[in-house]
Amino acid sequence: MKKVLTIAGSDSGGGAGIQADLKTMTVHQVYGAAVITALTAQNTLGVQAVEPVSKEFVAAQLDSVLSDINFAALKTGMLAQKEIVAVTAQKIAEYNLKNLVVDPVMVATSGDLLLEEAAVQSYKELLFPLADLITPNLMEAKVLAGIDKETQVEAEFLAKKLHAFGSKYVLIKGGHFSNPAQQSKKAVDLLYDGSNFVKFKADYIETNDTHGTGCTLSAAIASNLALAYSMEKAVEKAKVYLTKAIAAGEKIGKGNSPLNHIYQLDLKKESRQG
Ligand SMILES: Nc1ncnc2c1ncn2[C@@H]1O[C@H](COP(=O)(O)OP(=O)(O)O)[C@@H](O)[C@H]1O
Ligand SMILES: Cc1ncc(COP(=O)(O)O)c(N)n1
Repeated sequence: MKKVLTIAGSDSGGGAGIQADLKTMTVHQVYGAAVITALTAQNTLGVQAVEPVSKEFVAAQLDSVLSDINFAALKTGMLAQKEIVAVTAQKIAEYNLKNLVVDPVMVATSGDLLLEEAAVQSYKELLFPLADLITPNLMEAKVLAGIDKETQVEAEFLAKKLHAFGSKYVLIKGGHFSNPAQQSKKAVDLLYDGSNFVKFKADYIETNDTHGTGCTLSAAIASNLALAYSMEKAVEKAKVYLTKAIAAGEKIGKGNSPLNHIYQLDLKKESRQG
């Protein structure tokens, strides 16, 4: 079995962070391990508190798993602080890890801040040069490119700017656009490898129940890379997985419900009820 590592924060509500990553990996039939960078007291309504893990303890977890298990791919999610970004980059380089997907998590869907501002520079200098893929959403891409959040810019422009920080690929997520001819909205992600652009389009689902979409997408891409798919195929398959998991969502909690990973499993209906 292929092994995949997530280095990310814990979402006590189970919808995002390492919980979403491990569910996604399991459904992809890869073995998931998790190094926790921060605890969040979180539910579907928002993030009530954050407790970052010390950089020494993040390093200890990384040494434990990396000295023992051979990972075919890995992803980073919420890294919370610049010291955690730095130690993560240091260990990834030290152990010469391949197939790295960096999801530069800054803000939760609920609007709560998950990364200190001082860490943005560390991402660009230390982690992006090691990454096969970085997966910012539009807002994160603007922050990383040093562009005001209110400024309208093309995803292509952002992709080029971010590619200069040294990752092999950049995926700008979540440009939503309407196609007047078809009266349908599409959720579009743009992949750039330094010379070519590829667009991944899926139906935009009218819902606020999208807690964990970014985590799920990057975990699915890392799983697909571990399974030896090309980057393009890994993103394409991950997008299909994600869209189905949003569409199959059930109401969980009082706020923005998480995605449904279980529907993908071929289980008897009885075992899913209740
Ligand atoms: N309502 C939706 N319907 C379909 N796809 C969506 C929807 N919302 C987000 N996505 C997709 O989920 C992924 C994560 O995008 P986004 O929500 O922008 O990132 P993040 O979770 O990091 O903020 C992208 O592939 C995006 O196109
Ligand atoms: C621990 C943790 N990590 C990441 C996210 C972002 O999740 P989303 O995909 O909803 O933006 C989150 N809410 N909590």
